Amino acid sequence: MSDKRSLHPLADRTPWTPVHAKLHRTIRSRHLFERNQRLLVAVSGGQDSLCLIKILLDLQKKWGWYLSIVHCDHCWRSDSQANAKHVENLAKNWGVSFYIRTADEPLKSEAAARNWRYQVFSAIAQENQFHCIVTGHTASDRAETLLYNLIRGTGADGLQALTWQRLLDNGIVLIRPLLEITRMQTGQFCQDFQLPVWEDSTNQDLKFARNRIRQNVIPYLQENFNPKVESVLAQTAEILQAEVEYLEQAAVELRQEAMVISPDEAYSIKLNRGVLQKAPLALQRRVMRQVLQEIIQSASSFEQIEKLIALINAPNRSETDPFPGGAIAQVEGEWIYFKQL
Ligand SMILES: Nc1ncnc2c1ncn2[C@@H]1O[C@H](COP(=O)(O)OP(=O)(O)OP(=O)(O)O)[C@@H](O)[C@H]1O
Repeated sequence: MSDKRSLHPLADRTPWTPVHAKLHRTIRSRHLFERNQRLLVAVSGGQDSLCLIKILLDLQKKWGWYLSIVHCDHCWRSDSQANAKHVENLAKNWGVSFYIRTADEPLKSEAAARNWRYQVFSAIAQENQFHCIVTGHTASDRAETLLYNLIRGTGADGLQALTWQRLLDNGIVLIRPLLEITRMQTGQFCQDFQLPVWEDSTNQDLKFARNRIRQNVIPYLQENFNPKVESVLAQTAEILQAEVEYLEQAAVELRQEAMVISPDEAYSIKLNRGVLQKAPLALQRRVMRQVLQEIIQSASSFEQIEKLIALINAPNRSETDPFPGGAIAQVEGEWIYFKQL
């Protein structure tokens, strides 16, 4: 056990570690939770979510929270049932109510598993009046997501990588309180408190891109470039998050100024070129992306946005190729019209 711990009145006779202190500071300074809330904590059984639930349990009395645990059995590992039972036993020992859902059939991909998992969390939270769903994502997850998105090709929006809070469709908030704590710290914490971590064998499988980043890329960067690479990447994500929020809001305002919607006309959406010409390129691109998203109903590519940007200063009658779904954009004097072919 680390000698840094001491007793702290907040933790009600539980040893108080620097990780407790950091999380407690984060919760207060970022206003992540309020007193007396009902929190549904997603526990996989891995070191991050065990560290999370242990600290929340230690702080529970002081904050007056009602805590429950949810676990999803994706059925894609031979030990997934044993994993679920393990988490259930922990919940029982801690006297915490436990929700489990088992996939009807093994889910095909990581993405499918994640979608299903969030649907489950969301439905259970809604049915049982939880205010928030809490997950154990760490600074290390944030750094890996940022790197992964950077390599795949993404704008600043993809680099903000895992936000502290996300509002789900049904109005329930997803909260990630461990974003300033690294995996190394959660591992040490679990060792200190002898928390029985369930090792997920698929975490070692290098066929998953995320695992290659975690096992190969990050250690290489730590060794050859910066031992604190995880924390600095996580901080970059944090800075970008605020910048993206600011830019996106400015783009919404610019779009409102530039866009006219007239449902009765053949060209129902038009953008005023004069308004856009005065704006910086960063906002022009965001406006075009927002408009295109509405028109093609899916994420747009860099090339598609650049074609629209070119129209802001293009000669009269210039037009783009058709976008998916058949719409084109065409210049007519002061306006860019979006027209369905
Ligand atoms: N099977 C599970 N049951 C309950 N909670 C889970 C499960 N898997 C993951 N979680 C929750 O999600 C957090 C992140 O887990 P992990 O990093 O494995 O997921 P991810 O797929 O990379 O993240 P994301 O879900 O945001 O894409 C965990 O700390 C835990 O809170």
